[in-house]
Amino acid sequence: MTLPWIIKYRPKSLNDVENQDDVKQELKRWIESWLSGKPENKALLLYGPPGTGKTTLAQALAHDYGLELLEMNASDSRNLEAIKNIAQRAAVSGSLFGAKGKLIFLDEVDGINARQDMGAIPAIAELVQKTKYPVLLAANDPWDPSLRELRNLAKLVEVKKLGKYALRKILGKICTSEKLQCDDDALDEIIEISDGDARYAINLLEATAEGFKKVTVESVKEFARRKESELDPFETVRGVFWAKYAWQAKNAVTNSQVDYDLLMKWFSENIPVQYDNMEDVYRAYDALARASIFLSRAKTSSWDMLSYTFDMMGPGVAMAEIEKQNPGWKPKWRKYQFPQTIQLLSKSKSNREIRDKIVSKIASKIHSSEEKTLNDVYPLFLQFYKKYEDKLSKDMDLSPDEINFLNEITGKSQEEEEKEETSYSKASATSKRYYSSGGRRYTTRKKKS
Ligand SMILES: Nc1ncnc2c1ncn2[C@@H]1O[C@H](COP(=O)(O)OP(=O)(O)OP(=O)(O)O)[C@@H](O)[C@H]1O
Repeated sequence: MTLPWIIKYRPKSLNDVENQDDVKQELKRWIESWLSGKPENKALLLYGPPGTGKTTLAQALAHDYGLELLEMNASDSRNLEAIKNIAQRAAVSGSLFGAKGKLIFLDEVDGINARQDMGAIPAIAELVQKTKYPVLLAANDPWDPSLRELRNLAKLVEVKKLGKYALRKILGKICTSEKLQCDDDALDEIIEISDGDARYAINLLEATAEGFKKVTVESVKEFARRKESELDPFETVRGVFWAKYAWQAKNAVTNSQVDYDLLMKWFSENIPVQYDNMEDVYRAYDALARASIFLSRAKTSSWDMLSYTFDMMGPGVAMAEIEKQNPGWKPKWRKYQFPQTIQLLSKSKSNREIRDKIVSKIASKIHSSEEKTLNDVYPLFLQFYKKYEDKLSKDMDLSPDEINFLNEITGKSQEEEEKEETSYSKASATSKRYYSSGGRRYTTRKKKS
């Protein structure tokens, strides 16, 4: 099995953890105070930006002192019972599975939804007060108001962003072990983009090495740019409207990671924004209507039809502008709009409440404010949702109402979904899987080829 590089190259011992010398010293002093029988503090709260080594430090500490690590993600509500259980048993020395020393590590304590997971913070607070084992907590944002009690109980230890030199060493070692040809300025570029986050840097290096074989500054830039733009409907729409040749328009839609139904809505909204001439508008809508027919045929009978959908949605819409045939044609800059149907749905009160619940779930997962999540992350989440509907519904623990709402705004009505289910299962049993979880049904759609 090939391991992702962030796991494969995760330091085993504190000696191999780059930077973070102060934190390492603090951790060693603290654990030695426990081993001497006079713990300085019951718990430490490691805090700092993502990918700076908090989990790595906890694992390396346990490794170096021969402790068994009891690691749990505190923000996952499924762990609530287990946390309560540990809180009770950790009060009694030796009661946690045998005699070997233990280190309890609770990650993402700032991701706990205080309203939804009532009892989680008090359970951790109780654990910290009564424990006979060292407790290490980790968070990105220790100033989250719900953590006030834990802040008073645990000693705060800051884990800073990784410096350029440290990131350089981490990436350099990987290049050597993987026998990769990595240009110096390519590594500088990765370090610049990663902004002190080792996880991001390693993932970007791995993805670029996979996609381009040789890691050059161009390939890094290209990979980072491609990833961003493939997820952005504005980019796809612009790519089509600004295409001078049919192949450019086709590339824009085939490379897009935005779901087809949703893309259809984006074009539908923006055709009259881009085209001034009514005849161009008419031709573009005609092409879009054909794309829609091919798409429903693709879903019901054969996915080969998808290629015609792309022809109509890409070149069909792009070439509707007759002026493009003039040699002096230049693309016109327009401010594209978010599809009205999505906006209208979000306007009604009950829908807004559901949307807010979803936003709050996302926010707690990514440790961000709800306002920032709504503005910056939620639009992207909608793109991902149709592609990874089953996984996201499960991971985010979405309710049936929330799933229905998302299906509606990402282009699927309940009726459509049911109709599709029948035809999907008739057309191809392998293109779709069903499975149930807690009375909920998730589906996986066939991916575009
Ligand atoms: N200081 C470091 N030295 C060497 N490698 C590191 C260091 N920090 C992080 N890494 C690498 O980055 C990966 C991700 O780090 P880790 O999971 O420890 O970050 P984290 O701070 O716990 O992130 P989050 O806050 O998102 O949970 C590790 O698996 C490891 O490969």
